[in-house]
Amino acid sequence: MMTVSGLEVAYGNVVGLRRLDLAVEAGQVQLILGSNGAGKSSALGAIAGSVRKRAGTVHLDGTDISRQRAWRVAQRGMVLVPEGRQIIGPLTVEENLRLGGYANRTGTAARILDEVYELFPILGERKDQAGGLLSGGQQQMLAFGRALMADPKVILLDEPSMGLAPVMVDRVLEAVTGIAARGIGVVMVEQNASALDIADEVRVLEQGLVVLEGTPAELRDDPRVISAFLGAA
Ligand SMILES: Nc1ncnc2c1ncn2[C@@H]1O[C@H](COP(=O)(O)OP(=O)(O)OP(=O)(O)O)[C@@H](O)[C@H]1O
Repeated sequence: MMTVSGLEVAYGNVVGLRRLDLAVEAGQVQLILGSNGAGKSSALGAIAGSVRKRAGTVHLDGTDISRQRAWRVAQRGMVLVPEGRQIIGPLTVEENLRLGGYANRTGTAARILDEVYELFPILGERKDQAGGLLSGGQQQMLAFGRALMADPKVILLDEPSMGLAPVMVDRVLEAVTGIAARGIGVVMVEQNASALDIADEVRVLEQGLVVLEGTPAELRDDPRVISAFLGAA
């Protein structure tokens, strides 16, 4: 459904990403694990059209969207949930959700709003409260809900577990599984190895380069993954 080939990002002389190849199908979770500065945000930004590509192409349902800007890419059905969630604090929960609906080109925003409240009941309970008053985990749900409002085919998630307590990380990962279960393709970048539990395929990124690739089961036992992400040698 969405394919990335030979994607590269550079900031002057600094290489952010080298030759990334990736494909995601409906209902799949593709995980990119990497530590700080590995190139995760560069990868997602370049896929979404908000970071300039030095090389490479991105196709969505067979259409080359490599040169389209982020807003247009969102309208075509690929939405980025940025690092740090980017909730508009003074706006209510529902207003934040409705902002996501501006990219909806399928006339489904009203129906999806109801579905988002079913998927994340806490958002319905707090729909008239300021988004900034939600906890970190709830704000992440709100960021997911806002992305869903566009009726996307693909969602790109930049470190959704960041800054959350372990119990909240589990809930956020469950929510990601729920998003994929709607038939949406998910590309998620993470530093948290718990994300292995819900992924279909994993790539490990180091200094902009994919150094390992496989299923979660294969990678969980790899010494390099264990030392870098599971905290033991
Ligand atoms: N705007 C920029 N200008 C210069 N260098 C940048 C810029 N953005 C990122 N970089 C560099 O590109 C490399 C990859 O950064 P990127 O933010 O993609 O990594 P990341 O894996 O998302 O890191 P983090 O987990 O800290 O967000 C790093 O070396 C970083 O310093």
